[in-house]
Amino acid sequence: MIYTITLNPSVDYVMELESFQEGELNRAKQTNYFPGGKGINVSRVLKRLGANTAALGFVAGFTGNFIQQKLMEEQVNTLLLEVSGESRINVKLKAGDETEINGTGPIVDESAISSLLNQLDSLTTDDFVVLAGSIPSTINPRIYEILIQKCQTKGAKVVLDTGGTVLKELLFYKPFFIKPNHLELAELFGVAIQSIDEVVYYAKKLHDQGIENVVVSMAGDGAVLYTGEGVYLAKAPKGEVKNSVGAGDSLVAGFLAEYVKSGGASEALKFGIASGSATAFSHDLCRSDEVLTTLNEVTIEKWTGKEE
Ligand SMILES: Nc1ncnc2c1ncn2[C@@H]1O[C@H](COP(=O)(O)OP(=O)(O)OP(=O)(O)O)[C@@H](O)[C@H]1O
Ligand SMILES: O=P(O)(O)OC[C@@]1(O)O[C@H](CO)[C@@H](O)[C@@H]1O
Repeated sequence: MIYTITLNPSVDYVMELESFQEGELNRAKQTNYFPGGKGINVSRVLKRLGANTAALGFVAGFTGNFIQQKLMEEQVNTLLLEVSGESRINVKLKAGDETEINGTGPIVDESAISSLLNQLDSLTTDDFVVLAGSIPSTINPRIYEILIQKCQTKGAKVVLDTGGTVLKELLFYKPFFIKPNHLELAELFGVAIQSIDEVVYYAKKLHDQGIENVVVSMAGDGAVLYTGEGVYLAKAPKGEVKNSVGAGDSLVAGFLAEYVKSGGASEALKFGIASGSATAFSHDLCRSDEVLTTLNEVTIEKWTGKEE
């Protein structure tokens, strides 16, 4: 089973506008609501790809009900815990550029945290746990560390998709799979990264620390995978980008869906890129038919130090 943990799920309110004028009344030409939050997105895509998944985390109030209802309609297993307050609304403005305004979220108390930890009692060595997304300010900032320790005690594999100091501190735990984007990778090492060679150089440093699968995503340029199997560069297909929100989460989901089937990291990367790009090319997260079509357009090569 692939569990996802989203500490601060959201309703993603996507507003499409012809143009956006700051300080003026703007009118949207189209609006949409989606259940959101990084782990929730990973579970939604995993479900669409036919993988076994359950979404864990905290929801609250009418927005929390919306999230639960939408996940139920999509038959995504949920073990979401209810807390008081309201789940956040994250506004995604699409007017040429994409601008995001993410809300705050409800207060999560200690008893809710204990309940989440109790849910992890049943983990086994066959399970994966995806920790993705920001930690709300009301939760102990060491929560990911506590969750990772619990998962690893049970022998479950930890997948971590977060950035900043949180990622830096958690490398010590050698997660099974991490997916920083190239900017997060650069921030991690306090450098500017300008070439694929540099991406590979810093991904190797992470792999050498004991992280089995390091995927560095590079938006329209695809991703690099540094793994025991080798180093791979996957090129993303070209297409009209309709929505890049959740593209990274889709990459994580696609990678895991394929990895649990075949155990091959390079095949998993190819599937991950197809999923990320299929999401970028659609309004909502990718569907499995879109992923399969996109898969034919993903090229993957073993990295030898220069592009062939
Ligand atoms: N413009 C694009 N064209 C094609 N594919 C894209 C594009 N943007 C993203 N993707 C796909 O999605 C994957 C993940 O994108 P990205 O590197 O932007 O992740 P991210 O920064 O975690 O994204 P986000 O936080 O927006 O979900 C890429 O590796 C690629 O497969
Ligand atoms: O505020 P966080 O937890 O960093 O990110 C939350 C979020 O922006 O990430 C997802 C896309 O990756 C969206 O569904 C959601 O709104």
